[in-house]
Amino acid sequence: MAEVLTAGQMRAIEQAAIASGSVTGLELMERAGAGVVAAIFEAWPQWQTRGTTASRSPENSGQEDALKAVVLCGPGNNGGDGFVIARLLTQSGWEVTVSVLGDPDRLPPDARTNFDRWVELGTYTPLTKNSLGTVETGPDLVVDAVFGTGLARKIEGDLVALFSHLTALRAETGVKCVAVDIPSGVCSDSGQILGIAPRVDLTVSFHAEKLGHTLGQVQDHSSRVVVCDIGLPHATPAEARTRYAWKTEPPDADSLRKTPLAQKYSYGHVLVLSGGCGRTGAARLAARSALRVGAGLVTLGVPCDALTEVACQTTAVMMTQVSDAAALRSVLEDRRLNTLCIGPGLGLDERARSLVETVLEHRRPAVLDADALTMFRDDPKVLFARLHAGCVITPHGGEFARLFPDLAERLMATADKGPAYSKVDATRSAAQRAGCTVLFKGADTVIATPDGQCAVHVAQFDRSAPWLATAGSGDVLSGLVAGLLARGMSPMQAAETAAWLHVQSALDFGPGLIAEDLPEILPHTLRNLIG
Ligand SMILES: NC(=O)C1=CN([C@@H]2O[C@H](COP(=O)(O)OP(=O)(O)OC[C@H]3O[C@@H](n4cnc5c(N)ncnc54)[C@H](OP(=O)(O)O)[C@@H]3O)[C@@H](O)[C@H]2O)[C@@H](O)CC1
Ligand SMILES: [K+]
Repeated sequence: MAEVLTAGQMRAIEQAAIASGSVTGLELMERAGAGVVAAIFEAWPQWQTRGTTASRSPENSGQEDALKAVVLCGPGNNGGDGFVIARLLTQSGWEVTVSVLGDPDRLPPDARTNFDRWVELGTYTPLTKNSLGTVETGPDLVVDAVFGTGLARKIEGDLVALFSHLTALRAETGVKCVAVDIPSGVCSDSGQILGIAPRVDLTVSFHAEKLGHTLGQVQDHSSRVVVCDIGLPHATPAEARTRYAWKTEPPDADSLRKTPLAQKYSYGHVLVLSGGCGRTGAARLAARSALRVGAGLVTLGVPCDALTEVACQTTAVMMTQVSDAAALRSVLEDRRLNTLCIGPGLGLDERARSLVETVLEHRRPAVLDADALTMFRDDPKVLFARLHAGCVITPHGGEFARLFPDLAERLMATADKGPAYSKVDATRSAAQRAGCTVLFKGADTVIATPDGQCAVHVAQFDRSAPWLATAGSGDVLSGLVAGLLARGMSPMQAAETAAWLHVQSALDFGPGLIAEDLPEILPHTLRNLIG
């Protein structure tokens, strides 16, 4: 399980290791700088051979120009990493130019030590908006070591021009840009851009990803993020679960397998409540997805006027008439209906409201989405009072804002101070308030439980699934969560597994995806996972 940290958590881990005497800050900085250089050579292996001292030996002199790097160093320890990188690149035969922001006499001790080591090897200039423009011939590499986890406020002044220049230079000349820890200007706790951040090819972070690498539009600022080990102890899975947020990983295949001797009731029975005539598609999508992900049985609860419409379009999914709350109570006398799914295409009328209230009265595992959330926009507290620990709510941004307007407002506000309020903060607060698991959808889906557990599912970089932004895709996700709850997963496990399968199915299908394709490609996705 890979923990994802805030700046404060990272600092605490470093401090604890230093306090234990197992490592010094200077050693950590050396490992960090060496890790960045190793990652650079791994990303661009052609530089490893060209950059060696051997290639600059007299026999080879004149054959190749030296590789050129510009290292932009900030006033803190991120800058300290930059001095290490400058030294190591120079020792590998690179021609390195260093620019320093602020007065070197005010650098923190470890950064100052590495500054002193650098000035034994090379020169430096004060960092200004022209720090890239003064480079006589174009560099091969620019290292952004201006700010890391200590970014405290908005980027202003000369740095705005410098970072714009860096992004433009990269686009124009193809110069490679590498960010140390995080592109300067990206808040490591929230992924928010405090003013401006340069666009880089590679980000090399240390020990573990920070939340800022997983939240927001991180791929707009960095083409790749790698994490380099600097010898700090990792959390056990139990510690990661209770102390930190973690990154959703592929589900355990065993959790999705079926056993040979089981029968259909071993895998639960989902009831999906549908809206009226002409609006049954969303519930049908959810129902089919619940069945595909392995619920033993799935029944659609349909009002009288929509019975024919649904009957014409379902086969394995069953159907029963649920015109009102009384009918629902009677259907729920069957205790084998162990999971309920309500909201997709449900409508906002009185029937819909009374069905949601009846679902929550019965306190069975339940997924609430779409209209089942929107109908409480004027009185979310009424919903929160009825939700229970067996529920999962799956809002998108708009639905989240209807239920939690104050949290959404904080989240949407333009941040000018770090660490900024994050989607993890908002989802954790929402889960506490709602008293149930909240799956807050997006390219960065955040899932939190009322007791503070929190997972981030990142659909960016190689898991970027833009075709998933299509009508009905959310209904499929609700059905997946419901099917997995019916199979006996906890709300958190069901939500995480569903989020992963949802994106993986979209990736397996590829371009042209529409929501109906998701349950149909799911067997392929499951086969790849289960074998
Ligand atoms: N600790 C360790 O052992 C290890 C740490 N490591 C490395 O250290 C990094 C964290 O170092 P850090 O805590 O010194 O913070 P960092 O990001 O350098 O910035 C702080 C400085 O920036 C300034 N400043 C902030 N925002 C600003 C703005 N908008 N505009 C202008 N100035 C601004 C701020 O000023 P202040 O707020 O104090 O006035 C302060 O001077 C981490 O990302 C990793 O790379 C690795 O070596 C592994 C071992
Ligand atoms: K940086």
